[in-house]
Amino acid sequence: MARGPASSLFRLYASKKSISRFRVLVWNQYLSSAGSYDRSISPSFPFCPAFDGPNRPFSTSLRDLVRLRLPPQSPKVMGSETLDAKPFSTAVGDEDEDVNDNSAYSSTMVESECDFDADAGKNVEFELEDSARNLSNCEDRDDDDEGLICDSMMVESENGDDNVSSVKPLSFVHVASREPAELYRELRNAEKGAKQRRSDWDSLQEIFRYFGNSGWASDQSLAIYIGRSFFPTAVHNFRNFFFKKCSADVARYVVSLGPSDDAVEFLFPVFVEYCLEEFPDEIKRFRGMIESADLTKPHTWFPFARAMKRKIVYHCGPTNSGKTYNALQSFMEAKKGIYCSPLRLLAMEVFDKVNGNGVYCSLHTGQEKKFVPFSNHVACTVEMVSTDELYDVAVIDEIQMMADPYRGFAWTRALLGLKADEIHLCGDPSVLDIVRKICSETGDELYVHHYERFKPLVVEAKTLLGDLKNVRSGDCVVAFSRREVFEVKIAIEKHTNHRCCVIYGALPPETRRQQANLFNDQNNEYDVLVATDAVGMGLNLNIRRVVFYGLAKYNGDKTVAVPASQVKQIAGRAGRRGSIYPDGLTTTLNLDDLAYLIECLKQPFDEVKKVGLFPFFEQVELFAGKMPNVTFCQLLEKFSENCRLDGSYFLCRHDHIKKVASMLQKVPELSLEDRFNFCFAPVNIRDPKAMYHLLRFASSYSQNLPVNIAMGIPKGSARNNKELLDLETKHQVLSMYMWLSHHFKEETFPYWKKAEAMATDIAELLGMSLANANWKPESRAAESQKFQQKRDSYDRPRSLIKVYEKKRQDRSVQHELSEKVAA
Ligand SMILES: Nc1ncnc2c1ncn2[C@@H]1O[C@H](COP(=O)(O)OP(=O)(O)OP(=O)(O)O)[C@@H](O)[C@H]1O
Repeated sequence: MARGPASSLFRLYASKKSISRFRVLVWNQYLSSAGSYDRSISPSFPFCPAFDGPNRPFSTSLRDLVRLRLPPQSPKVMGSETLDAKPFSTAVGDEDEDVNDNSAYSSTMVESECDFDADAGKNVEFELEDSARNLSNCEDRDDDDEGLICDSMMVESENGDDNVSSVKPLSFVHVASREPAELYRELRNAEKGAKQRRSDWDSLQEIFRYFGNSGWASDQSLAIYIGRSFFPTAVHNFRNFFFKKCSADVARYVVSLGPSDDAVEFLFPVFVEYCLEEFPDEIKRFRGMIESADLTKPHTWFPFARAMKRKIVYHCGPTNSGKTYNALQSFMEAKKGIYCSPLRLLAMEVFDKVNGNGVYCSLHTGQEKKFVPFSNHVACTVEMVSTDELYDVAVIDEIQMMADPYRGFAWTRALLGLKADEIHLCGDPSVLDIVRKICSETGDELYVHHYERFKPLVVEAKTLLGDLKNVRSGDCVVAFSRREVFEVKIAIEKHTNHRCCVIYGALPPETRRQQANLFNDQNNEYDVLVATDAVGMGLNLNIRRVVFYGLAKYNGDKTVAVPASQVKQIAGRAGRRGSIYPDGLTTTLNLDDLAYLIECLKQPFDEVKKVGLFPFFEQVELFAGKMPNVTFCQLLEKFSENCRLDGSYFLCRHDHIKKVASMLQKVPELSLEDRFNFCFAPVNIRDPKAMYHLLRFASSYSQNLPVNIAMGIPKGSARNNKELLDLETKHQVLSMYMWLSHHFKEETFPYWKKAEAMATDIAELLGMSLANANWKPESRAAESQKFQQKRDSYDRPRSLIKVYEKKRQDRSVQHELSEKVAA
């Protein structure tokens, strides 16, 4: 992968042998190519997440001569009229720069350009204030830091008149034009620093404080492996060193710059020299840590896949356009194939469908391994993909999920690592460009097939006019919370003759399928589906019309408008080729939401700039070797702080993993690998019961005891919301047990068969419970209270559009007013 100039800077800085000038040259090169700091560059240079400091380099090339002037406003240092300030570095590449642009300084600069000698600056005379200065009494100062400095540094009093020989005008090589390495050597070799006036001393204090707070300096320091946590200590020591050793001319120059970005830029290269010499161990340690957290060039992690010339076929289009159908044709025709699904449910669907077509196919998900004898095909969830096996054809469904903040890494891994001659990607166009980029890195051939919906999706402008009585047979009403799903179901069943099936995320795949089948079957009374966004993927449904109950959802923090891509995906479920409703319709419950729905459907797919990555266990293990004595949770935090990524990748969010990791701190006996695996177990971190069971499983495991399920199953279906929730939790715990049994040695989780049977029973009970569910989810007092609190802050926006329009109107009124005022 092409890396920006910043990363070459990184490499150069990494070597202590590189001489300062060379480094400065590279830096200048980087800047001249960038023009100025470009925030968009920073992602490719992970150590510089944002250049929020000075917008100049620390090194001055010829183009920067202008900036090396002594500030004319400075009363303390007055430069001679023909100030030939020279940079301390010469960037040959900058010779073409048009320095005459700056009229105020053009004449001096033209001259300095002609006379420029890289190795020596010109003498510059400065007039210094002529009053004699006295040493101040250090004991006057009550500040601790200052006291520390007073030990090593002479302070002149502003108005004192004795103790100090009067300072004579100095004639010196201009400080700004000196090589940082040379300047540093001079400071280091000085026996002691010059006496300073109190005001200068105060200014220097301020300047170093400014330096220590500079995000820019802290970011740049990472390039020499001075970590963010060590940076303040390094600055503190550097400051003490500077005060101890600094000569009068250097101090004056720094003071003349004041607490400013200019001062930071000037001091930074000297600071670099100081750090390289003073902190070799710290640098080595941090460097080792950084190198072990290197997630750059992920395509090189799969050398076998790289040795192949793979053909990538991108089936690109909206929902219900035949992408998966076509990819599956190639899959079934292959001698050996793998289908990678985003959901267990979809893997099961494909497993059934492919076997139904007479092609033996096994099923492999986190929770189950169904091996079909003689099968050369496998349908799996994307996390379970094997990058060791060789395949003729692989299908990766919903490829746009590469950009998913939590799970994206699984798709990225599958795309980069699959050893298949032909890989079919199915998805919307949002990741097409980034896939193209990845293919250019991997050397794979990319073919793109574009698709259109079989039948266009039609928006019904009438809406349901806010009344659920207008629901019709074949409708799928989409709400964005489990509570709303039940509210809608109860309302429809109470006020109409329709019966509702329900689908939401917490239901096991088996139950979702059972509900989908109930809905698809035309020979029963269940003709309406009420679902959350879980309906967007993986189910073959006969939906005539998708009705949005609302278009806002609570994201755990606040209520937000449902993103356009999600609205499109869900609305696209309406109408399906081969079903009884081939034409798709969509609308909203309330007229107010209609405009937002139309706006979403019209919006093109956003182009994804980055896709997810997450380290393998081996990478985390390597990193752990550099970070002894930290908890696993801290280890993950440190890893995400320090990992390096190329510009096309982001580190997937792992808050849920950290939450599990911090709970598992209670089980100290777990090895790092076991801990890592336990953290990936599918658990709802907001469900304390499920978390409790995970902790119990982990502690039994750590004691080498066979892990018990230790859970009973209710005899009948749920009679209220509490019992329904209990069934859902129980199924999740069993599913977790099954997952663990497939990820750890089988003998440690010996009851997986029992767990499987129990899970099947519970899924059935859940199906029966849902068929009869006519209770309000609010029946549980505590739950109702919780929801009430949420409700206060969570008012389902009846009209997002109205809100927008009102804002727009307000703005235009304001605009008119301001125009009137201006007139
Ligand atoms: N050539 C075809 N012949 C018969 N049926 C087809 C054909 N292409 C697609 N279908 C049917 O159309 C429906 C939608 O196709 P498919 O699932 O491949 O669409 P998709 O673009 O992958 O949509 P989604 O992303 O929603 O899965 C399926 O039921 C599929 O069986």
